[in-house]
Amino acid sequence: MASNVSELTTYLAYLEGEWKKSSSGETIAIQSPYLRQTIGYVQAVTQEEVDHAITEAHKAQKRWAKLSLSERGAYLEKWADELVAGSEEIAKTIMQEVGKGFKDAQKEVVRTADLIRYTVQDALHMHGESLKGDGFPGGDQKKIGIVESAPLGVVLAIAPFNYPVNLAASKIAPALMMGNAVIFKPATQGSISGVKMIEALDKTGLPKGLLSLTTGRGSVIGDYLVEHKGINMISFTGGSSTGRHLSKQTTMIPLVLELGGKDPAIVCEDADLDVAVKSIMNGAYSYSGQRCTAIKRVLVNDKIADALVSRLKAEIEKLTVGSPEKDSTIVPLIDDKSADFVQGLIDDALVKGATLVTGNKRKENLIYPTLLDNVTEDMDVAWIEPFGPVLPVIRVASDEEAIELANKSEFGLQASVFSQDIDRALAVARQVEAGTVQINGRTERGPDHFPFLGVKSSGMGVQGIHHSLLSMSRERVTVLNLK
Ligand SMILES: NC(=O)c1ccc[n+]([C@@H]2O[C@H](COP(=O)([O-])OP(=O)(O)OC[C@H]3O[C@@H](n4cnc5c(N)ncnc54)[C@H](O)[C@@H]3O)[C@@H](O)[C@H]2O)c1
Repeated sequence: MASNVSELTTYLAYLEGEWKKSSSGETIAIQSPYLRQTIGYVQAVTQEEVDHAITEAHKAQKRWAKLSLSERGAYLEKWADELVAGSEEIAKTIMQEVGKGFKDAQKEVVRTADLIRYTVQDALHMHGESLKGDGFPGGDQKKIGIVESAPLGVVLAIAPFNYPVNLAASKIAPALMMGNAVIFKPATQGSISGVKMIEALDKTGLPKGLLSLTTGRGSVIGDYLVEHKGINMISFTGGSSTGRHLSKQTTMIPLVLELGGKDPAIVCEDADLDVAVKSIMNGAYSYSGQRCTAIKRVLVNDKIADALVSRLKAEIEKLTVGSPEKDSTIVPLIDDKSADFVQGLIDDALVKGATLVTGNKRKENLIYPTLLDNVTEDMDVAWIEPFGPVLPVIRVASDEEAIELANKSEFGLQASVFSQDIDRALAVARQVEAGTVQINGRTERGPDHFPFLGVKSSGMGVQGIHHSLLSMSRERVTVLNLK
């Protein structure tokens, strides 16, 4: 999958169902992390264009909500088909724009089509309920409550760079299915992928105005969108500091936040090391660790720590390092700033006495896979999310110490527990403060119909197909008072 970026395209914004140049006359250059050059330009949308898009979205939403679930679902099914048909081109864009291996990028597109189809089916099978008035002391049989779901209005979907298609569609599809309109704000690096996925949606003949794609400078439209009175719900995935900022900017609207993590792998002394090593390797290093649910620290029992570390070292040294075009596991990080940040965490740990097992090599924004042993609590890498291929190993004396360290983190997205004693694993899992704990497996978001949530600084609210549908709708209660 070789790249040819000799012809640079200026992509248009999708505003009120039309592909348009922004009146700002400005564009934003999109840099490829591994080609280290501009691969295209996107529109810098203005605040006035945001206002107009939101006004039109409200009008379109009222008409859209009147369509039947099956009618709405038909558009989304067609979107899934278009994504699969265009998967090669979209995957190539993801690869170039965010530096993800081509095969993984293509998997992301196909997984997204599956997610959209499942979203349609789940919504079709959601039922309301009726309540009997006499179910409460003194209640009247003639009172019957009908509980249905109703849309919220205009949903603002904000996606991060690392899964630019999947984490956008996992907001857009449930929002549309429940009868909402959508304003979609992609990450800057991720905007061209966003354009491509919305081109696929546009091909379905989606009613004009129902969805607008607002690419632009965070400083000009970020807060403006978030604080806009016309936005009725925000679904955000991104970093914890951005998420915290958003939660301060908004008032009285539902907010779902999926944020950063510092997922621990707790390796008990009776763990099956084959399983633990395989899971930690996949969990920590795929896409250079640029995954919210990457394993970001290992808490291993002293008794097996030497064995685990030497096996991890052997596996790390087999990892492919280089270009996403060659499907390397380790690829250049999203930008130089991110690589500097990861390097800073490695340097801090080494100065404070961590043992370098392997790695700590760098070429521009390509950081080689790094394993640090004997990491202690005074080191930043013990607590901070690197979003890069560096894994700290912290040795512990007991399960209790592992649980204490796991819970000392400000984050609580996922965790893994490795033990061959299921009672022990379950006992540990139930004490870890995280949205999801994986027993004898790697931390990961999928399958997409499982609830997905972070606690503490890792998020607010729940995603996963069914829960996303619920979060993008509200109850509408109608009470029949019979004669
Ligand atoms: N929990 C999850 O589901 C999940 C999934 C993927 C990524 N993440 C997290 O995302 C982070 C990496 O992604 P990123 O670097 O794109 O995150 P980021 O927080 O920098 O950006 C996320 C999105 O927010 C937008 N944004 C930034 N400032 C804004 C503002 N003031 N108003 C409105 N929008 C604004 C960005 O343009 C982007 O679209 C990591 O911390 C990772 O753990 C979490």
